Amino acid sequence: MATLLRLCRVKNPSCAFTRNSLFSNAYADSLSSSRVEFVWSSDLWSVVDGAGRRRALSVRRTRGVGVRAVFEEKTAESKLRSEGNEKQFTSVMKFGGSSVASAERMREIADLIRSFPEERPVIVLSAMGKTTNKLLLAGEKAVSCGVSNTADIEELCFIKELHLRTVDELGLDSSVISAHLEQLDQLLKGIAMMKELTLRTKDYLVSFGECMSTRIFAAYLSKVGVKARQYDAFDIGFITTDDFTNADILEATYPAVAKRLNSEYVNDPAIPIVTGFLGKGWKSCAITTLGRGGSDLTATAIGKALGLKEIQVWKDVDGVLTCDPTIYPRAKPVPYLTFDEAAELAYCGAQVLHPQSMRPAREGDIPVWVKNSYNPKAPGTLISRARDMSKAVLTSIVLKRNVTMLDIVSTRMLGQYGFLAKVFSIFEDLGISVDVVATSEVSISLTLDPSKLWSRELIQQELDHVVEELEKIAVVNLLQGRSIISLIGNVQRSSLILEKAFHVLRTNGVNVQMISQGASKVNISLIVNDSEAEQCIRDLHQSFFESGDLSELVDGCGNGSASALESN
Ligand SMILES: Nc1ncnc2c1ncn2[C@@H]1O[C@H](COP(=O)(O)OP(=O)(O)O)[C@@H](O)[C@H]1O
Ligand SMILES: N[C@@H](CC(=O)OP(=O)(O)O)C(=O)O
Repeated sequence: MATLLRLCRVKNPSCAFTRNSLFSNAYADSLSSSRVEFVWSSDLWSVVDGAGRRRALSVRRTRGVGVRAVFEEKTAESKLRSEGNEKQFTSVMKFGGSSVASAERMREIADLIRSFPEERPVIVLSAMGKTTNKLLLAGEKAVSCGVSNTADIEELCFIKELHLRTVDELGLDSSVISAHLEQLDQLLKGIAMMKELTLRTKDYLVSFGECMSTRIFAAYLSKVGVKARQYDAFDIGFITTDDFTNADILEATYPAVAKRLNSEYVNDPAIPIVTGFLGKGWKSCAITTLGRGGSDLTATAIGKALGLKEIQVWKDVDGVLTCDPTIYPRAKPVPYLTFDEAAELAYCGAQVLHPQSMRPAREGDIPVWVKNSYNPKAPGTLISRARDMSKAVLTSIVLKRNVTMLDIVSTRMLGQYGFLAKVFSIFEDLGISVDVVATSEVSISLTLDPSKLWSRELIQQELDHVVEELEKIAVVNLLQGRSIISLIGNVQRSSLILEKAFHVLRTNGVNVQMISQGASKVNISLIVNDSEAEQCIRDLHQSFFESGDLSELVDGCGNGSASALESN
């Protein structure tokens, strides 16, 4: 039996809360779980049980979402469920767009899943190939093409043809996706009629990609004798903030998802095929997305929700590599990473993992394997809490292009306190995220992420406004067209890394314009001109991972994988 809990105002406990239906569901689903987070936008709230005892471990105000209450509630039911879970799912396997890009790829993925008969996985899929990009382009074209012309939008025709051909080649009935294709037609007409594409509509629009890929794949698995059940993440408890195109998963998601997947499996065992990337806004109840590449986060969230022993993300590369292979094809797989290193790598711009995806894995202490669906025999990368760092120097080099840099020099005299606080409060007020920072007593250099974690372009008008505000207290120099080169590794050896890096850069006549070593102890960032950055990456890679002087190649797990090591 679940314990009944109530969220109420601290100063007026008799005032029970009222919520919209989504919150109500989240609450109801959370009642018997072991860890629950409530979010409510009002003054001060508490979680109390029937006798009026306070049950929250912490209740605190959070920016943007109001009040957040976290508490532990161990009931017989939740214990039972987690015990039962061990017999249900063993792992989560996420396949990205490149892994499900065609009928042939879907067949191979089905074979791959069947090659692990001892596994009882939950499958997470992204949209087929480049479907998400094409849907966004179709939406943009619909804004200006006129209602009668939407059917001719090239990207829409491509998406329809791809999905119908895939269904046909897999021997399925087109009815598995026909309703979605019709709705997509209608939606594009609606966009054309309104002549606008809001962030909320964008999320609804791109959701068609994952909704269709999962339906096709679930139907195919069932056809080849593997019982599968399709789920839309927004219908099974993926509850998010209402930040369309870049939503955050809320804690209530975990118990809700676990309850839904477990209970249906117990009653009728079938492999769950879940849409990646999608959620449901807790206030709007509308479909949200978790930011580009968000299916990785869906997978790790399911891993945490179900307390699985392993999370697998299947890509088109042999794991996390020493640098982006599109910049330098001689990049090598990194055999081991910590959650911190992987998160830093993703934050710094490595496309291979979603920036938030390590959080649930770290919280649940669940190892994450990054594997290649085109080359399943390759060992891949194992990401876990800790690894042997005794010899590691550099792990990976990451590039983030098209960054804006600001040099801000105080107009006041030395020793003036509050300068940093004023500068950062301006960014906070304008809602702009700052990336890399270096300071002296009277000056600050910082970079602004152009995509603000992929959600919104930082447009010129906004930049002008930032500069205008900062110029009230400082002399400001705005420098565009810069790149951040992040050296991810063992910052305990920063002198060694810097000595080698600066040797390479000096030899190439590159002037580093700013340098920052984060508190995370896994990252050193260097700012250079965009035009020089790619060559720098190639030269740094050669020096750290391919030359025989200071570094040596090691075989971390008997596979020729790379890690730059300090020579003895
Ligand atoms: N350090 C890196 N290691 C591996 N891949 C990287 C790295 N940096 C960038 N990439 C790019 O990330 C791609 C894989 O990520 P992604 O496209 O999100 O895969 P999927 O869509 O299959 O999930 C690779 O094809 C590669 O081009
Ligand atoms: N389809 C979404 C979500 C995703 O995670 O895709 P992929 O796994 O292919 O990066 C996107 O393109 O952003």
